[in-house]
Amino acid sequence: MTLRAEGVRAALDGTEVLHGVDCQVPDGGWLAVIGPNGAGKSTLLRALAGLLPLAAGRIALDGEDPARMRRRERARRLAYVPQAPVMPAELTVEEYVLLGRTPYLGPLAAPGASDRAAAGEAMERLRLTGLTRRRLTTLSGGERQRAALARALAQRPRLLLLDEPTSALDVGHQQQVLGLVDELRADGGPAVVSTLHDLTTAGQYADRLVLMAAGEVAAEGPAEKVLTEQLIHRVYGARVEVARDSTGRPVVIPVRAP
Ligand SMILES: Nc1ncnc2c1ncn2[C@@H]1O[C@H](COP(=O)(O)OP(=O)(O)OP(=O)(O)O)[C@@H](O)[C@H]1O
Repeated sequence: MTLRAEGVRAALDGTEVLHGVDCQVPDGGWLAVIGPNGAGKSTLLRALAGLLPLAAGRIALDGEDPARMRRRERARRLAYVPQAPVMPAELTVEEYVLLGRTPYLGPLAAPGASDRAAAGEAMERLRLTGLTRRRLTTLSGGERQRAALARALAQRPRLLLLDEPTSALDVGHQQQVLGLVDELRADGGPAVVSTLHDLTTAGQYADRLVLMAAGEVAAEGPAEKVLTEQLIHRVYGARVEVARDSTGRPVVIPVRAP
């Protein structure tokens, strides 16, 4: 699966928010969308998911515009996990994760053995097996976030669009979830586009970064090129030092003004 967006312009309630954004993700790639609050990251993700009409430009998923796909067809190709997914309160974790199989079910058909297996595998990968019968309302924020991701994985998409997938997770679960996503995509699983606020994390998991500012792309490329003190200062107005971890990847350290 390859994703290509060119010259994407989009408005929300009449206000243009994306002013001509280009980005692409090759088969098996991971693109992290970073940028300050309000830069347009979530809006770009929704556009890539085919959920937002474009004022100009084009988005192609293996050559096809996701906005023109039938819902069911789109849900077989891509899974989109918004920052705050709507979760029907009365459902158990297992019932909710099984909803990820809906695009594969015939009309009125109940999930079959292969659907249960896909949902079971996704719950296992996200370490939710002890929670399968719990109602969604009883979950902690982080457990809910993992349930949303499990539902997306049960969909077996070719493209995974994740809006701040680890915002509610502690550092251990962050590494576990991002490591899992990375394993899946390296293993012939979905290509990934994720927004991430944590710049170090973005650079450690994604192979390319797109830095957005005020609805435009301010920089694009591998972490070493995008995560520089000058760029981060210019775009975020933040003082940072960029160090290297033992593998040579950039580590962004916010520093207090003297
Ligand atoms: N309905 C709307 N009408 C006009 N402007 C909107 C509307 N919804 C959002 N916006 C604006 O669009 C811009 C982009 O919002 P978006 O949610 O894509 O930003 P973001 O980069 O994901 O931000 P954050 O990091 O805070 O989540 C923001 O300035 C926001 O205020």
